[in-house]
Amino acid sequence: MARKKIIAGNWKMNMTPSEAVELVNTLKPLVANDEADVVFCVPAIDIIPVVEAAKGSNIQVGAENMYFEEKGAYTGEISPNMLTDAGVKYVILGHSERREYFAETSETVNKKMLKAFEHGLTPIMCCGESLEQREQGITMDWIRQQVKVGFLNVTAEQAKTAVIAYEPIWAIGTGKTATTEQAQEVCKGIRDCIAEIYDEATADAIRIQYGGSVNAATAPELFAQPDIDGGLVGGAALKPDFGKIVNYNK
Ligand SMILES: O=C(CO)COP(=O)(O)O
Repeated sequence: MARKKIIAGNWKMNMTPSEAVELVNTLKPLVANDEADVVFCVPAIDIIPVVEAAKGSNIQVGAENMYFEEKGAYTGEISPNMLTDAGVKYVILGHSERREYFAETSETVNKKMLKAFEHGLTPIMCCGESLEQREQGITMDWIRQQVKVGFLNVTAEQAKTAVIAYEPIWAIGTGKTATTEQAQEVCKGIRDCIAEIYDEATADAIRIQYGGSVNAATAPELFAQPDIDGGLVGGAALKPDFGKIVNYNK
């Protein structure tokens, strides 16, 4: 089955609302590509102006996080309903920065995954090893654990629509991209893990991205790999270069 590529920007904690609108206006003409889903995952406060600014373009909007309860006394959190009502389609869950700085665990990521599906949001679930884990030779054990816990009680039908982002922590924001072989090997390992949990049809349908210092120069080779269905892009998503990444195949 031919999987449609999905190329997403993760803006992280960058761009005020007015800067966000300016960036969308700059990127809008550059990111047109019918062959890929193009997603801008933006800070919560930028969502409404970005949805508005992206109207009439192929840009879909995602959030960078979400809480797993419906509503109530959870000061500072954002609910799934708030996201869908604002026009959000995707939500990044379990980014390594959230796991490291905000104590997210695979268990809380799993709760968020289930909530996201319940509300028709497509999760982009992040996983990835530290440099230490890679050197210890436990990369795949660690990632399989993250995937298995993250997908607990997720049905095959839901899993087919999900996105997994493989982001080696040592490659994030370091300018150190994983080699094409390393990225393909782990993305294939993740697909094999999905086949074990579910079946071949689910493994064949789920989209797996690579993330970690992706730029216009590295994107074409990475995205051409059989198990890499696009990218989750940090720093380079804030620049006109993102247009080149999205049009990696042109
Ligand atoms: O964390 C990332 C995307 O979620 C990757 O960030 P960089 O592309 O800046 O390395």
